[in-house]
Amino acid sequence: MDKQIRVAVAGANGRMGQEVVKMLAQDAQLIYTGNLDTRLGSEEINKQMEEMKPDVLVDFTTPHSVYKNMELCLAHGVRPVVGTTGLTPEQLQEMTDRYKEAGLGAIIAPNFAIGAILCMKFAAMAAKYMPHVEIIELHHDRKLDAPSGTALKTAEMIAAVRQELKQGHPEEAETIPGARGAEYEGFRIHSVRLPGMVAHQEVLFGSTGQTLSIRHDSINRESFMPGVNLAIKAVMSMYGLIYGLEHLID
Ligand SMILES: NC(=O)C1=CN([C@@H]2O[C@H](COP(=O)(O)OP(=O)(O)OC[C@H]3O[C@@H](n4cnc5c(N)ncnc54)[C@H](O)[C@@H]3O)[C@@H](O)[C@H]2O)C=CC1
Ligand SMILES: O=C(O)C1=N[C@H](C(=O)O)C[C@H](O)C1
Repeated sequence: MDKQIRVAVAGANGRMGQEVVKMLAQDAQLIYTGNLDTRLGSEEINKQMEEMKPDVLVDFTTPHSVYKNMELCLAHGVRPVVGTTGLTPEQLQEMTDRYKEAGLGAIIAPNFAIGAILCMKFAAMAAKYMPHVEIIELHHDRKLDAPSGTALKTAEMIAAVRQELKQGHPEEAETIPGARGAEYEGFRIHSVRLPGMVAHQEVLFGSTGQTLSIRHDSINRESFMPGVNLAIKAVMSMYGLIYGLEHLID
């Protein structure tokens, strides 16, 4: 067996955290060291770090906590695997620079499900040929951030290849503000929140006489676990930060 990896989880009692703890228990290479609660005072956090001695911190907390948790990892030389969404582009850039400087591995993945990664890649492929596009992301109604991290990453990948153009009628107007969704680089992102949903995304393209829909559905949170497992193992031999699981599987 490869060297064992000690893994702490921030947010272990949450929806994703509970699934991560189950996944860790099924892999003999991964040792679950406990729930790290970074809302505690710094003395208590240092004590927890001392006791757990994690190699990796898996973070599924809140958009509000994740920046501080990444700083904490830097201070303790712990490699973060971050699923929490909501870091701003400026915070992401800052962390990329700081982890590079520290030579410490780190992974931030807005989505760990392989189908979602493929959805993003296929959408980027299609956008090159069909630049009229809108993203609809649909999630459970306990989600804090909108649009989803996955939709933002998809939009970034589309924008990188898409010919810029103004979509819709030049004189279109919203009779109810927000009806056309959020604008990102000239195209729209729509966020749906409903009980009964987990995590879903549809990328719709339109062209003369034809449409194309690329859709991904996570029907449970187990769908993210092979990606989290892969990231924990990969981060151990990395230097610096990567943003997106696609960089690990290409
Ligand atoms: N990258 C991916 O594949 C996925 C990412 N997510 C993201 O993961 C995050 C968590 O999602 P859920 O598990 O659904 O949320 P949740 O609300 O069920 O769980 C969050 C947990 O974190 C705890 N928490 C909050 N601040 C903390 C801190 N500073 N230290 C330790 N624990 C803290 C809360 O008490 C709660 O138990 C969200 O940002 C969500 O968007 C969710 C699913 C997949
Ligand atoms: O909050 C969620 O549930 C999810 N969050 C991530 C996101 O914002 O994209 C990943 C997945 O969509 C589930």
